[in-house]
Amino acid sequence: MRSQQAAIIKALGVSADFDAGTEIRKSVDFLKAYLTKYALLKTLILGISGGQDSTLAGKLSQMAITELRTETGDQAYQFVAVRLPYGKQADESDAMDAISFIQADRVFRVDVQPAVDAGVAAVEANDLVVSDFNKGNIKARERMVAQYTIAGELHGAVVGTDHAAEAVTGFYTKYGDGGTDIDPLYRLDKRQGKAMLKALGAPKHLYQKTPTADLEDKRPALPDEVALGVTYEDIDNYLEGQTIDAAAAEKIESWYQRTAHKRHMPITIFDNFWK
Ligand SMILES: NC(=O)c1ccc[n+]([C@@H]2O[C@H](COP(=O)([O-])OP(=O)(O)OC[C@H]3O[C@@H](n4cnc5c(N)ncnc54)[C@H](O)[C@@H]3O)[C@@H](O)[C@H]2O)c1
Ligand SMILES: Nc1ncnc2c1ncn2[C@@H]1O[C@H](COP(=O)(O)O)[C@@H](O)[C@H]1O
Ligand SMILES: O=P(O)(O)OP(=O)(O)O
Ligand SMILES: [Mg+2]
Repeated sequence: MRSQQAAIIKALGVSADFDAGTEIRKSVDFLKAYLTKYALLKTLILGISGGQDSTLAGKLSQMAITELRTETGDQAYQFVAVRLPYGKQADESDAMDAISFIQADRVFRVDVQPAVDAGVAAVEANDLVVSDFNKGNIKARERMVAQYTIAGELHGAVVGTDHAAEAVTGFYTKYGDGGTDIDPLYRLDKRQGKAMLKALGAPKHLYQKTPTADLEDKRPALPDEVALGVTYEDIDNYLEGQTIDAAAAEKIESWYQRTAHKRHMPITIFDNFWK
């Protein structure tokens, strides 16, 4: 194994020894234990995009909430699925299929386009052009704002979909989709998440779908693998301790180093990780 590989695997908590049923139970029990400990938290809030990760995190969240409701008799426990399109979303039907599969207690819809466009226009009034890429990150941050607004009203915690295959490359927007309260998929790679969805009986088209952040206007549905320059197959093999092509391994390690700041709270004088 490469020298950095073992350290990265350890830091992200990945295990190649995987059983879908065991991991489903582990995530559900983790969510339940947290909500039980913080009794004022009654709801879980999550944006459902129509992609693999939010379908899985949404299903696990709904399972946790349903079990808590049954076990405690407290009807305040609710899962809230949030649709957060930027205007009209091309794969809207996938998002609705995901919500049907999850059987979400409540469904909210917030169009982030007016807020994103107003934010861009307000900054551009200062004679600064906001790139399409940067505007993509604003979409992710407006989604975060909407979810925290809902959580603030419903005694909720915002669920995140970050997992090891995303965390290793820092492939999320800082304080956007990276800004969450509780991440039940953390430790899993992409194929492990797929196996869990399969075990849960999810519609095939949702876990076989090409992963995309779908943030840019000019490159809609850009596959993550194109944006990253490395495949999830390579990332998963790397995280499971296998030997992969050296160029792909170097790319993964380069992403990991460049995005170290995203895997920490704001840097203070006491932090040493960057030195
Ligand atoms: N495929 C798409 O449609 C699409 C579009 C936009 C973004 N993305 C993805 O979303 C992710 C977010 O992009 P990003 O990483 O450019 O934006 P980001 O906002 O998540 O992170 C960049 C910001 O982090 C801070 N930062 C950068 N280096 C730092 C350092 N060394 N120490 C402390 N703070 C630092 C700065 O504030 C910078 O603006 C990327 O993985 C990107 O590829 C995808
Ligand atoms: N269009 C969307 N609607 C609701 N929630 C969304 C949408 N796009 C993204 N999200 C949320 O953000 C995370 C991260 O998405 P990536 O595809 O990994 O960039 C996703 O799991 C949703 O919770
Ligand atoms: O986060 P999601 O649900 O959009 O999944 P993917 O990353 O596969 O697009
Ligand atoms: Mg996506």
